[in-house]
Amino acid sequence: MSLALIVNSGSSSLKYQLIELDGEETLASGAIDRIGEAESAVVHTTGGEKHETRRTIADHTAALRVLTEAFAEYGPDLAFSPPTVIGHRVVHGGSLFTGPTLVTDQVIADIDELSALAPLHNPANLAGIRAAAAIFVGVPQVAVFDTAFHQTLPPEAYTYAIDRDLAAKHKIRRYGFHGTSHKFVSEEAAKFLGRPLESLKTIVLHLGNGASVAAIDGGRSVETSMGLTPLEGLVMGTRSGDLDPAILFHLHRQAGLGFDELDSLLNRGSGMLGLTGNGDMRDVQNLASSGDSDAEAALAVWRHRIKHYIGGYLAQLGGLDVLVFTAGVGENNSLGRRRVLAGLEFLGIEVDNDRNELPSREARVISPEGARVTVLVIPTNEELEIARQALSVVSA
Ligand SMILES: Nc1ncnc2c1ncn2[C@@H]1O[C@H](COP(=O)(O)OP(=O)(O)O)[C@@H](O)[C@H]1O
Ligand SMILES: CC(=O)OP(=O)(O)O
Ligand SMILES: [Mg+2]
Repeated sequence: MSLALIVNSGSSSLKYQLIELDGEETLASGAIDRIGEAESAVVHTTGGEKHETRRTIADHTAALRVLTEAFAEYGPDLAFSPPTVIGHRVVHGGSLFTGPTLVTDQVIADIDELSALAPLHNPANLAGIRAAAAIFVGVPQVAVFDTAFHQTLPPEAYTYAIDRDLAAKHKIRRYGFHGTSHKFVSEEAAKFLGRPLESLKTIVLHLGNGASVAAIDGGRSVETSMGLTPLEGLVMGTRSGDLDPAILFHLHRQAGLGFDELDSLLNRGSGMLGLTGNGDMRDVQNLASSGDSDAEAALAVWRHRIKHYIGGYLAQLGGLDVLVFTAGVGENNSLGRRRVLAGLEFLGIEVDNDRNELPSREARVISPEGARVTVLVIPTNEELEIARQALSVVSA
């Protein structure tokens, strides 16, 4: 039996799955939130049972230890059947990493160097890798990069119009993120429809806490909304997405904000949180439904930005076969889906209200029969995609 332990370290959380690779069956999954705060919830699910505990977890090294304790206590017993491979989500791989990579000391050093481009994410990913190496001695570890799938972007899509020598020196270009999800979901869409991936023009809307859009032509990413860092593009939970860069100069000069404050403002204090005081889409949606006009106005900004990208990517792709909603908001917020696509009927993009409202965790079509563009909801599974890619490295 081949087992993959998948570790997805976020800036303040750690999600994991133990996957049996032959049947692609999840044997256990878990999540540890609020790392570094006073109290974390540790949820470990196995055999249909959910075990929840609360404790203080200082950092990702401690979180990895808690993960092994959860397996020891609730199973499956990793001491008895250790993982064959450990797969890690790594957010920023720069231009260095175009595919899944066996972790070596050099790879660790390279990920470390890329931390400057993803300060919220890469240090957490590295802490997970180091802690796993110390606990699971001798088990091969594979890094799977969010940026890798977008390395196919053409130069006109990844180039920022700034001084080219300065850009080259500091590696400034669009990298794009959530690539593991965009790849998984676009491939699932083709499988679900029984059509060859090579023939499809697809737009994927990954709408989670972080959110991004990708235009995928025949299975290759050709454009995406996140840039040098995961800050650009859509309005997110706490991130602003696109803005005029001159806003930064203005706030620096007029409001006296320093660069660290501006960084924190745009990454942690903007988006839905900045607009409504609440960064969680469920809360914003509930506020809007109860008549809160700020929440309703913020949702209008959120939808407006998504529409802007759908239109742009339709033009870049020169047509569209499939549009997919995925991730926490995309999979669960039926009202948001309907309102994002309202008014796009003239492009052949339509939503069938009954199909859209059907509560389901499965991949499904939400456009009406015979619509020119097939609109889908497909649950993402970054962990399964990481497991597949990790296996491809160790069995090569
Ligand atoms: N039923 C729902 N309606 C609206 N938003 C939802 C629903 N369920 C989850 N979400 C939202 O999904 C977001 C989290 O998405 P997720 O993909 O898990 O994010 P991440 O992986 O970036 O942490 C949160 O904003 C949460 O409120
Ligand atoms: C890259 C990124 O934004 O990731 P997340 O959505 O997990 O924050
Ligand atoms: Mg996510």
